[in-house]
Amino acid sequence: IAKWSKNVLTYRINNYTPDMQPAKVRAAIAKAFKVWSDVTPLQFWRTSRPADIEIWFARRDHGDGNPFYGRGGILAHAYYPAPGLGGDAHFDEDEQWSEYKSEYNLFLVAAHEFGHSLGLEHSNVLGALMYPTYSYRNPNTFSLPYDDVKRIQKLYGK
Ligand SMILES: CN1c2ccc([C@H]3CN(Cc4ccccc4)C(=O)CO3)cc2CS1(=O)=O
Ligand SMILES: [Ca+2]
Ligand SMILES: [Zn+2]
Ligand SMILES: [Zn+2]
Repeated sequence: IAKWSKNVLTYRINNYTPDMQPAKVRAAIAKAFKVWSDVTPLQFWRTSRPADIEIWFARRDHGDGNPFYGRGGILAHAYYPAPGLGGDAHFDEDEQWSEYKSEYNLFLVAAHEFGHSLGLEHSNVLGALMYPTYSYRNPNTFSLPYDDVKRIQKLYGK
């Protein structure tokens, strides 16, 4: 099981989707990391320097051998903990990113992807954040489901 061997992790937002105001993108990403830092000893710091978790918005072939295929389908992907590409999260720019209910909510997808960046695989528990399929839930009342809490704490403790 790949996991980070340090509790302080850095992330860098390398570019911004035109779908949302930059401040809203930063807020959605920070909120997505907080989902995980609230239940573990992990801390996430945003930096403008090379980071553990490099975040990109990209479409089609974007240089990692895992191209996106346009709107729908795969919305994003992230790499399990490792040096270099490990931990990185890429969001498909052919999707319409939103801070609300319209598809797709950036906070929700980012929170899911960062679960992978931290070493979590998909869950088979319906309703879990790490369940494979997107199912909108209100970001303002979002609380991490127990299955996800249990599994992330198994990796990193409380
Ligand atoms: C339970 N939730 C999921 C589940 C999966 C995803 C994934 C879905 N997805 C499409 C997909 C579907 C099926 C298999 C792989 C990928 C992505 O690309 C990235 O986000 C996002 C979200 C946010 S959520 O609604 O809180
Ligand atoms: Ca897509
Ligand atoms: Zn990629
Ligand atoms: Zn996933």
